[in-house]
Amino acid sequence: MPDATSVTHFHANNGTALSLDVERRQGEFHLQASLTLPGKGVTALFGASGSGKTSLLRMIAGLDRPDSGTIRLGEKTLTDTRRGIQVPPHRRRLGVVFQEARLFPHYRVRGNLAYGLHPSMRSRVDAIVELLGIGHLLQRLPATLSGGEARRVAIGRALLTAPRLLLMDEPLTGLDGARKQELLHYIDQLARDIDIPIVYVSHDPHELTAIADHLVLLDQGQVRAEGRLDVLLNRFDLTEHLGGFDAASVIAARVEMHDIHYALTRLTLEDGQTLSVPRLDASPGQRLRLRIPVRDVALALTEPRDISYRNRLHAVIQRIEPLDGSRASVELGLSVSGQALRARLTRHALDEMGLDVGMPVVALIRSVAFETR
Ligand SMILES: Nc1ncnc2c1ncn2[C@@H]1O[C@H](COP(=O)(O)OP(=O)(O)OP(=O)(O)O)[C@@H](O)[C@H]1O
Repeated sequence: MPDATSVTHFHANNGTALSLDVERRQGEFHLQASLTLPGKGVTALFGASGSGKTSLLRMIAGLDRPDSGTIRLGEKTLTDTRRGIQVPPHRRRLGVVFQEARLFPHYRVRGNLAYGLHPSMRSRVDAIVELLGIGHLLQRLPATLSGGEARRVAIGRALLTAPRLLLMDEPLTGLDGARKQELLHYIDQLARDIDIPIVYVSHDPHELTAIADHLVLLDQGQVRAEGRLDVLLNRFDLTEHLGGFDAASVIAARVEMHDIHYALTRLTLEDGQTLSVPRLDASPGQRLRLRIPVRDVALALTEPRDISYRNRLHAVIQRIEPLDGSRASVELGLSVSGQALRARLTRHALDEMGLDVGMPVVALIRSVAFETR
């Protein structure tokens, strides 16, 4: 029986980038997008409700046709309106997972997984079942599954068709907090263990920081920005679109050790600085992604002694800009261990502390959320 790690080796997809240049009108709505998405990792299509995420996904999947344009996956042309090419959805070699699982109700989980099973994936079934944690569900009918379980089965079914790209349209919608977190964990694991790029539609900034490597920000049918997640999260002009008040930075760290006495886990950054967080279920050496809300970062000029914030990071101020729409606050871009961290202060505090670009400061961090990656 293959183990879960063997999943890593299937279906090498290196360099299979999706490129598209499409235009489509839907009533009053006009979508225009020109993009090349990376051939690996998770790309989030992100934007407010009605920005065109699902419309774009449907065109990639071949469920809708652009008024004009092209869509290519690697060397293969999926759509070319000028040449009259429109490969039908089932011949695109794409796996699609919708908001609802859409399993076949009369087939057991095993039957659902077998449906569309690609011969090249036969030897991989066990590994994918294990990766998604659905082994104990194989004899069950879809009606008896929880929402999260059903979606894991739907993801498994999509993967077993040997897709060259996996499309997910808000797969966490309607799940409660714990199940959302659980499914997010499985998807994250999947993204690391398989070599199939994922395009992930979401309007939730938390999902985005948890899972995406690359981001396409849609705004009223247009691509407002596109690039690496950490780079875009650090763009102040996009704050309004990327969480607003809930905007956050993402920082990479590694688990160093667990402190059993205080039930804490110690994490290290690249330059040796450390952070302590409530005990995590992660092994020493494991890499994590930390989500640090902008409003939870305070600054001091020196290490304060009489304050309860345990997490202090030495940083250097890289830029200071007014916060859009606020006369009272400013945004600061800091460099911490070669990574970007944002903070938000009142102008009053900025002036009183005499903060300026190039100055070293201590960033005091009130709360940190963790994503295992
Ligand atoms: N068949 C249609 N006819 C007319 N307008 C449509 C049609 N389908 C979608 N629209 C409009 O296109 C716009 C984009 O819709 P789309 O579903 O792509 O947005 P979205 O970003 O996925 O939103 P959400 O996050 O709410 O799912 C919306 O204004 C929607 O009302």
